[in-house]
Amino acid sequence: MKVVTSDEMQQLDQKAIKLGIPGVILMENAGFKVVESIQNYFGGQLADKQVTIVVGKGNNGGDGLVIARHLSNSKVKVKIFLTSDPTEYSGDAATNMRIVEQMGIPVFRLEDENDLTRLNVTLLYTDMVVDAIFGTGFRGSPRGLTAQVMETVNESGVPVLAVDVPSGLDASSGKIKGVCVRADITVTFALPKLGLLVEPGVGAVGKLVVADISIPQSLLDSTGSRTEMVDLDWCIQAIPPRESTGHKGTYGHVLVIGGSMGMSGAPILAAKAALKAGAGLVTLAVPRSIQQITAAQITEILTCGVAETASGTFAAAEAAAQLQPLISTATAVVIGPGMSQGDEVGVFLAALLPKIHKPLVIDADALNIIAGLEGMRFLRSTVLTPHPGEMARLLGQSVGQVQSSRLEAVTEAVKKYGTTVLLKGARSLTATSEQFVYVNTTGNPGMATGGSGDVLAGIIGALLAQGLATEKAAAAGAYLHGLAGDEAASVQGQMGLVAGDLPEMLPRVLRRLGR
Ligand SMILES: NC(=O)C1=CN([C@@H]2O[C@H](COP(=O)(O)OP(=O)(O)OC[C@H]3O[C@@H](n4cnc5c(N)ncnc54)[C@H](O)[C@@H]3O)[C@@H](O)[C@H]2O)[C@@H](O)CC1
Ligand SMILES: [K+]
Repeated sequence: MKVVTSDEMQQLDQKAIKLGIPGVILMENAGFKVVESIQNYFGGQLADKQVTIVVGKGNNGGDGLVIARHLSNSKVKVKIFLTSDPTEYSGDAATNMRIVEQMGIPVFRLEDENDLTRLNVTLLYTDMVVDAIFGTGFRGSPRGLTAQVMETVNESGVPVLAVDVPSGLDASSGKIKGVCVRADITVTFALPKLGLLVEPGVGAVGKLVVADISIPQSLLDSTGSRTEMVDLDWCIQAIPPRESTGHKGTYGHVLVIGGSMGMSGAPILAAKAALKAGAGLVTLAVPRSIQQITAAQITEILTCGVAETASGTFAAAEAAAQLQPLISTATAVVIGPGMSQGDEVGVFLAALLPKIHKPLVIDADALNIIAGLEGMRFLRSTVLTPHPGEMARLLGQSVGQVQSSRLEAVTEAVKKYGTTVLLKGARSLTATSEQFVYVNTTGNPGMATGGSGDVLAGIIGALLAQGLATEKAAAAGAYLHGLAGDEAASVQGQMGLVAGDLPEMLPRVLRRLGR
């Protein structure tokens, strides 16, 4: 599903209106879809619920007024609080204001601080607040009484449903300047807005529902947006079904290069994940002294012990030379998990990387090493998979800087390294040198556990080995990885989730895709 900015969405609204769908119908559909979500929230029982709707003067407020009408028809006790004078309403919002007034739904104008008391008292008896103050037309920061109204809503503890966008959030960038409504549910219209998916905005959204308001699909497809929200359908398109005549050679050979004394688990997790994500063959190359342990862990993989240093890490030139034949028979390579970062590992990596001309995933310690090397550029068939800490080292920034501007960080890394980069974390972002961005929506906090990233690297390696282009392998890999985590969490909860659970869940997840 495409992801749009406020301007792109407003253009789509205008195109739909030009096509002959009146704005007031789009508004009606929008309001109706929100009412559906409210009904679901209350388990189908709307009668006698108390809903407070806070309404701004734009079309987002107009949606709020439509919601008020339909809820009132369903015997909900509705109260409307306006942040602007009724005379300021225009167009479709004004039309709905007249209807609401004629229907006799209580409307209260918030004019000064004393009126906040009235809102506060109402909220004591409210089952849900509907936030219809600002939508995609919002710019800058909320001020004065409106900002206070938003704070009052946040402090009330009442569940909040945001109409289209939580008010105060810049729907294009996800930036929050000042106060922002904290929603439990956001029902956004037609297409997801970028600001709802990236930090810090994503934290204010709650559960995201994307509602069809009857803008024709052909129009939605015509948007020039290069940002995509990865969902199940997208993955089904990206990952081809297995051919009836396929054999293990058809699905590629993944070579995982990693591990060091005391860190044999990471490459094992990557190798297991590669197998479970459908690679035909997996070979694991590790420093010699941990070969035995790794071989004992998975029966289906080939292992290779490589020259090592006294401390059990890859031994510079000798190890790089030994790996050459394995690289030439591999279809895709994953390098980094558990490799550690000594000086000699750095020399090893610097010698090896320029010789890998296969689709490649660079992860974990390998990323920390390349962060210290000057002028590194990679082939387009390479995927870098940093977590925020690794990204901070790659860009010479703090983790805080990366996390506050994740989109900017991932696109900067693409420019710096010339290839596809996947920034991990809640809502992983994959960016490409063609300026496409893929936003992931699967996964849960239970996956913040050691080894989780190694599993992701293995999955991406397997998808590359099966012939997916880097951006599809990275974005679909992040989706499958998150879905495996969601599956694991639904079985056993989030707290006890460990990385080893994730590869085990992959076959079920792939089955959901019909694979
Ligand atoms: N035809 C359409 O365009 C449709 C629009 N829809 C709704 O309309 C919304 C967009 O409507 P609008 O473009 O009217 O914009 P909004 O309703 O988001 O609000 C814009 C209003 O707030 C004011 N404003 C902006 N930033 C402000 C700030 N920092 N402080 C104080 N006031 C500020 C603007 O001057 C304007 O009056 C969407 O989010 C969606 O909810 C839906 O009804 C579907 C159809
Ligand atoms: K809103």
